[in-house]
Amino acid sequence: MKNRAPQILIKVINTLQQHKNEFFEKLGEVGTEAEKKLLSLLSKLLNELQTDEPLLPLTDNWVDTDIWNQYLKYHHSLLNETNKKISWFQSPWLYVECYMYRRIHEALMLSSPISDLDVFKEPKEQNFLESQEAIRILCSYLQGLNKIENLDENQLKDEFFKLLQISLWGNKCDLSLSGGQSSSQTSSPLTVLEDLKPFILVNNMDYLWLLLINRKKMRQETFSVTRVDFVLDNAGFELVTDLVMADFLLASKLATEIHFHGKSIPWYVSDTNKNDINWVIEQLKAANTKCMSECGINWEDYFKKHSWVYHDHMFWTLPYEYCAMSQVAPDLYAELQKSNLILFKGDLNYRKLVGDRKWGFTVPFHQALNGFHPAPLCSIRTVKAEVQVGLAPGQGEQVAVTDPQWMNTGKYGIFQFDGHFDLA
Ligand SMILES: O=P(O)(O)OC[C@@]1(O)O[C@H](CO)[C@@H](O)[C@@H]1O
Ligand SMILES: [Mn+2]
Repeated sequence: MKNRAPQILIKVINTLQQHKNEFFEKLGEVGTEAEKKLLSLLSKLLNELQTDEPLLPLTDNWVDTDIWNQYLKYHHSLLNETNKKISWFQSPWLYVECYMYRRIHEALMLSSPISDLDVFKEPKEQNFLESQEAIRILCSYLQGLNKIENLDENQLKDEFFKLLQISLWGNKCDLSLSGGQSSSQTSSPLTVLEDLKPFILVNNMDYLWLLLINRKKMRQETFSVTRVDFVLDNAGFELVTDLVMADFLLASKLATEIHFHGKSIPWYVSDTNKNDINWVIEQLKAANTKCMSECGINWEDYFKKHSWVYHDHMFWTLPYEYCAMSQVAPDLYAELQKSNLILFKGDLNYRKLVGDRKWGFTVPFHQALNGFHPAPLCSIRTVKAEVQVGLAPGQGEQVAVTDPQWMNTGKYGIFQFDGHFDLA
């Protein structure tokens, strides 16, 4: 919070100042006034953060304002020592970090008529544009797999594992770890996979394969659909790796419908909103490389035909751990229960799956989920925060010896599965 969060806010403030004229050009004097208001609210926020002021209740009037304010009250009620306060550097990291992004949203809500502005649009788009070559390679690889029905089961499994790993390492490209600085994919995402294998600390890819291939085999007799849900993380390169995976799942008939869950407000700099998906699809459609434009056309079509479905829910931008979902957002929990497999992308999702706690490395994942079991699920995450469960005895300690920073860099990854094989 001391280092990265102020950098992120300062970058937003600078970008707004650089684009000053555009607000006037679009909206005249009203635009200039709204931009000034937004800048003053963000500068105030930066000051509160840097001086470790107490967290304040929200004053906007959005769908979740009351929930956030109740959450703050709840944290107050937990304090029984009078010398403590709910503040930026003294309260749980997961909470205050989410709160910062919600305060950015509040600043926007209070700066009508520019409330819809996505202050992170530019770095997200830059991430995509800088990763163009890697994206071209991926799209071309996917198009090359178009004779998927001719692959035997082992070949299909190899391709499935390859695309899963691409989606895992795509999670290295997030813009909050880098303080909002560029973090794109510049090398070929395919050739690096073998070299990266030793860095996968938990590898439950086999479970995912067994679950999906068994369902596919039994679908004719027992099941009519296989639904896979992606709880998305970052836009730009990571999003493309997820969409490529989703395309492959449909084409190989390992799944019959895909549901994506994104954020409804700008979040953790690079997290995906609906607009980001639309923008990526438009960029691909307009590309002058055939493999890319075909991906764009196909993906738009999947959404139109509802074999791909996009959802957002305010729960994803609340500070709650996922074990609270069934209480706080029973509608979302019920939606996820319809899934046959939920893939949780990224580090923030992992922090919310297991909670901001000092878990021992060998605590079973199932236990750390603390009752959150809407359907079989898997975390696909590069490790960037100091929380990790489900390791073999001694494994975490051993990695720490060779690489003391191992939990903060995104160099290591996991496929961590929880669930049973519902084949009856
Ligand atoms: O969820 P993501 O995109 O994989 O990662 C988000 C993230 O970089 O944001 C925070 C930065 O402070 C870290 O907790 C976390 O690692
Ligand atoms: Mn993210």
